[in-house]
Amino acid sequence: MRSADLTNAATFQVIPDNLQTLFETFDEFAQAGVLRRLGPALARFMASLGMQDPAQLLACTLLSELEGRGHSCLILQELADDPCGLLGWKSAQWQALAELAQPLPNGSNEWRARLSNCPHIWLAQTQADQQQPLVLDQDRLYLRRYWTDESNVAKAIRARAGSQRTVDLALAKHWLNKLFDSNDLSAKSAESAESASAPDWQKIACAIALRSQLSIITGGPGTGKTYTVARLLALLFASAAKPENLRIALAAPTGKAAARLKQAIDAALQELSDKVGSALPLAQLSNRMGAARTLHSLLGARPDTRLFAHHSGNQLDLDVLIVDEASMVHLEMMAAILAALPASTMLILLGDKDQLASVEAGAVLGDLCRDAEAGGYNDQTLDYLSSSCGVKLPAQFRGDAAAMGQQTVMLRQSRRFGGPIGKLALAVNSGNSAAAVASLRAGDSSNLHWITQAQSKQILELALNGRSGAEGGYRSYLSLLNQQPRVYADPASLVAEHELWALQLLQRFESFRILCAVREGAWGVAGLNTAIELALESQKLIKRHTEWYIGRPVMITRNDHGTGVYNGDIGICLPDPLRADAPRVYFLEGQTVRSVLATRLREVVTAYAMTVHKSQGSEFSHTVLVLPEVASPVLSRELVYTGITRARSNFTLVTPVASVFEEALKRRTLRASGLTGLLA
Ligand SMILES: Nc1ncnc2c1ncn2[C@@H]1O[C@H](COP(=O)(O)OP(=O)(O)OP(=O)(O)O)[C@@H](O)[C@H]1O
Repeated sequence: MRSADLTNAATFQVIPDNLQTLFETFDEFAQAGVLRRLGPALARFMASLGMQDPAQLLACTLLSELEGRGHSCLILQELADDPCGLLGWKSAQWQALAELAQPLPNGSNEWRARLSNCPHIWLAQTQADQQQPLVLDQDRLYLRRYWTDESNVAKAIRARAGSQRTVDLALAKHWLNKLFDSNDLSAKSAESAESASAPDWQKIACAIALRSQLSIITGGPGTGKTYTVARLLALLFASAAKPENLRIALAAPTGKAAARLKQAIDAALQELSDKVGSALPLAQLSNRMGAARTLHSLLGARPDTRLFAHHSGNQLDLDVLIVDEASMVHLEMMAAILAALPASTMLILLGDKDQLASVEAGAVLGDLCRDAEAGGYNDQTLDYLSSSCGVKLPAQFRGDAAAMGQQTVMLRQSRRFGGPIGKLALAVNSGNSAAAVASLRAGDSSNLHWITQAQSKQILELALNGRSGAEGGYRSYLSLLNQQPRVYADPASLVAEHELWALQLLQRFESFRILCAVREGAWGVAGLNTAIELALESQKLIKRHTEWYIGRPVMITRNDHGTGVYNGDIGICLPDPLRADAPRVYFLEGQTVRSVLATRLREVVTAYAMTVHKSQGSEFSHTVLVLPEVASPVLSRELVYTGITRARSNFTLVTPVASVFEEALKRRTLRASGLTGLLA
């Protein structure tokens, strides 16, 4: 059901008198921003179908609210036990609605019984399905669309994870030993004795991936997910009957992540090619893969519809699909990918399970990786690992994880992310706020810095000049902006020189970024972008005579297939070298640029500062994370972890009130879903 359907339906209903006050209060909550508007609209739609029980209508409104916050469903036990905790509301707010919906069910069984009474809610598995708009599955209430997606994802995952590919064990062992040469490994990374004796999870991940049509390689930043998957591709290439026919696609949720994946895989294959020499023609493999694509483009997104060109009736023609940054793949997209893949296609998901999930409903990677940390490998997996790559796993990783757990491998050693930033990320990820605070306060580290009682002028100084010991700020970008490229009489040379300048500008801009936890307020994206623009203007670093001023960095906020720009793409507004009055926005495309007429871009925002959510899939040399003055439900451990792990060399934390950092670490972003239960 779409929001437009709901709004239209809402126009025609007649609300009975006894429910008027309840609906007025819903509307007041929506006006105050406590509820999103779609919640009351869904309740009105259900009332128009004949739902009259205030408790049922309240559940509908809350379901819509929670789905807007990324949950796939409303868990009745949570609603019954702690409605304020579930919604992040004050007790008075809950009481105001609860009183109008009296008598409220007492406990989750009563809630279930009350909802079961409604003919517009389908009791999954126990009744004939009449395509009702809502579904009650055990103690989870869903909008039909999410229930369908979740059930389909669970079914497809179970089938794929349980599938068996024939593996030539001797061949696999030969190549795995060649590709993961242990001498080479210890030479390259200055490992401690402990990590040198740890299982080679990268080798294990390749072996595991080889035996089924689905596998997950998860790990924090720099743990070698791309390094591993490049070796897996080499292994598949080496073991294919006709390697020249292998159809491989690389994809990621955003254009930037896709470009990074392709670059990293090409670099890893190149390095590997030097190592294995003529035994494997890896350059051929690299050429065959083509460019990495966004998932939207791979599936054939079409304007003005959620439907894709590729689906269960018109599947993709692929042998292997690698999806990077899988933590950003939401439930609906995962369902679409799985539907569009033939059963014979091997799907490999790469991502960091601890990162923020996408804004949309579902935290699929997190759900699928439930057993990743513990391992939980059963005897069959242990035997397989021993015969395919000679690895004997320590007892602590043995167990009886479900089929998906047997196909999931967590990489545990970061290769480029040690040092103070790595330690901080580890402490934050484990919720150890004392260790996190200690590493932030550790002193004059140039890698890490914390401005505890920040004032707005400090953030403007960072935005302009970075800080001592940590390059950054936009000054170097702006100084290159003010050095116009050389002018040529010949148009081709003029354009080439201009594009080179645009490329260098984009690369400089990408080396520094201010990330915010929230959108609104002085410490949110909107407030900071305005303040930074004013500061740059007052220093005469930019001239803002129009919306499309030269040097304006923008982020696309909605996919637009017409212009080929996608949500999250970052571009810079520059003059057209051939028509000074028609500014264009330039976007990075691998090692080149492409541009779109600025006036054709409808959904954009200025991007000196951006949300942590939108920064996923990107890394910056120097990352500044700005937390707001007061803690809110969006401020969580996962958000802080995601922000920190965007930093390659330098990280600066900015908090107007220091305690907000520790409060954020106490809060987890847990998303309600039935997926883990369905996969158990
Ligand atoms: N076993 C290894 N031996 C030597 N170097 C390695 C090994 N594994 C990874 N590396 C190196 O560590 C760096 C990080 O690896 P890689 O980019 O594959 O990590 P990642 O997990 O994909 O990172 P990201 O966080 O960007 O997704 C690369 O330079 C890679 O070549």
